[in-house]
Amino acid sequence: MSIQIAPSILSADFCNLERDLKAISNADLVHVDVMDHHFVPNLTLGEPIVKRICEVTDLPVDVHLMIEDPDRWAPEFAKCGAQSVTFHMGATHAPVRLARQLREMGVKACFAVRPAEPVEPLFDILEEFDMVLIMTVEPGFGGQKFLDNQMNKVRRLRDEITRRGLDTHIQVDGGVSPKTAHIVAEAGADVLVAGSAVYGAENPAEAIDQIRAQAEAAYKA
Ligand SMILES: O=C(CO)[C@H](O)[C@H](O)COP(=O)(O)O
Ligand SMILES: [Fe+2]
Repeated sequence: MSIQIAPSILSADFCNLERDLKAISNADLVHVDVMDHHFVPNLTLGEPIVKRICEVTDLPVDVHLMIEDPDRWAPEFAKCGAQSVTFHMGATHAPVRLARQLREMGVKACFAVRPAEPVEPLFDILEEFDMVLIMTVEPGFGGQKFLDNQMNKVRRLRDEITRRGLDTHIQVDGGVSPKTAHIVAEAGADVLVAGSAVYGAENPAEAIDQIRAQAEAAYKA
């Protein structure tokens, strides 16, 4: 598996989204954070904007749902043209049914766990998912400090994936930058989300290259 960099447009300029999507053309994915003022104390965007992002960008779109009732809403985001849809395990009622529904729609199914949520209870349903997102901040806002105490969780998940010969991706999200990229990659994460480190940089494309270089040097494929 190779490293993938997914800039989060949470830190982009929402009045200049098309320009800011072009600025990250050397990335692998566009990460779109959907927040609903209920699951997290922030509100971002919904289906009409996700649909336009999918139409405008050449990159695959990775939707991160931080919303209540993903069982009801995740398929609507899949219809927008996303490549992958991630929902929070703590918000869903029937994760296996939802994952199967997303895959039947041709979309990669992914689940996320918050920093205080364990991943081990979910090992039995790993095959149902294409990617697991280990949050490295409490979800809700960009620009928070990276939680390195999540790295043992990433390591245990990587060991389990390797032991069973699965090809599940491990994504990390929150506080990822050129300074922390080697830490997450060394632990076994292969999809790195970065918002403020990319869009807060003078040159977003250079920041992506730096994060990628640091991660690739540390990742044991
Ligand atoms: O899901 C998120 C927050 O809940 C964002 O994707 C994440 O915070 C990215 O921002 P940054 O890289 O600035 O931490
Ligand atoms: Fe996110």
